[in-house]
Amino acid sequence: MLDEMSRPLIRGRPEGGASRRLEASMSDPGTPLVGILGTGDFSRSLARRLVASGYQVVVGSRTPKRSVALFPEEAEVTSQMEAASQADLVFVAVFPEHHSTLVELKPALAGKTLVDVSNGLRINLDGPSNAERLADLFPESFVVKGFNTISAWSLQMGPRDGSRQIYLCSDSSKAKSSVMQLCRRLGFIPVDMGLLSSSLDLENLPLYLFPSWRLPILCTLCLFIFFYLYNFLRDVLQPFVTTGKSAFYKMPIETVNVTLPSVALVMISLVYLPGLCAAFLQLRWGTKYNRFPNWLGPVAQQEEAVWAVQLPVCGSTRHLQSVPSHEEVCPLQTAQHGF
Ligand SMILES: NC(=O)C1=CN([C@@H]2O[C@H](COP(=O)(O)OP(=O)(O)OC[C@H]3O[C@@H](n4cnc5c(N)ncnc54)[C@H](OP(=O)(O)O)[C@@H]3O)[C@@H](O)[C@H]2O)C=CC1
Ligand SMILES: [Cu+2]
Repeated sequence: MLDEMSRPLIRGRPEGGASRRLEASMSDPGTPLVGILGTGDFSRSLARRLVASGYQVVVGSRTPKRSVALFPEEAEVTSQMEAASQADLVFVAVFPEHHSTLVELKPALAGKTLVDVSNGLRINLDGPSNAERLADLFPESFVVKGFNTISAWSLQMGPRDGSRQIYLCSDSSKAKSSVMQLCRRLGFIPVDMGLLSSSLDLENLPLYLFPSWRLPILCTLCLFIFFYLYNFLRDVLQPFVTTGKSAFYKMPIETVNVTLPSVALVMISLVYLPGLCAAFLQLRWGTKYNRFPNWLGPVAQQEEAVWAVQLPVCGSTRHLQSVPSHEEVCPLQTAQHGF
């Protein structure tokens, strides 16, 4: 305690006038210093979030003098070398094309955790991933892939609804768990995706536009055609054939208008149907203690995602897949939940 009191509130500037550090006096002394290389959009948002969560932040820039104004007061903006040597956990918020310009930091980064947040510009199926290339560049550091599926915007605004999960992977479980802990402290839900070889998938993830939307779109299209034909036969063709009345003017607007709500209704009931089937199976077969059949697997996973949102306190995303009891999966004591 005395130690804490005797520490100066503002530490001296290391070199030049550009760097400033306001000792994060509110943060507990065990809080690690987090480094960020790069001063772009991602770096700025991350720095804000880290500072808001009580971390000490040191940012490494090629031009610290110019970048210092972009960061919150509490963050120190300094040279890349200085930042790399101070922090044990360093985010590489630099485009992958420029990773190689960081090699001179190799000795300073040895034995430390490097978080690669980069994304590719196009889908890369053959590898190696940016993270694997970074790991090759820095063989003595522990590379963790993650945060690439989170936009700078949602980092800055704080985790909300859909964008709470942060996918992470690494070959070092120690480095990975330290980044997971950081995620939790920032209010996100870390999702362990395994070894660094999964990084290719993680980097491709943001590049897929509406993944798994093909089937729903196809369903919608088929339903539209079906209902349109039905309405056409009923309201246009049938009156024409039986009474000779021409109602073809209805085709572009009226028939379409009658068709669309039918399609929407059927689509929304299709969305809920698998959940109902799952509930029925659960009642009938007691799937609380059995796995869902494979064809219902994706549904169970969707439900799982819903649960992760509903139970943000414990951060557990494994509530429904094999349906163990809450106590079995949850790392928290029941009293910590507040429900
Ligand atoms: N923006 C976003 O929403 C997201 C970004 N990402 C990833 O984060 C990384 C950074 O993105 P973002 O912050 O948007 O990019 P920016 O272009 O805004 O920033 C990149 C930063 O890299 C630094 N840098 C270091 N070396 C070089 C170099 N040789 N040439 C150019 N710049 C260099 C620069 O900082 P300085 O000049 O101070 O050295 C620059 O500010 C990327 O890999 C991106 O894929 C991931 C998820 C979301
Ligand atoms: Cu729980």
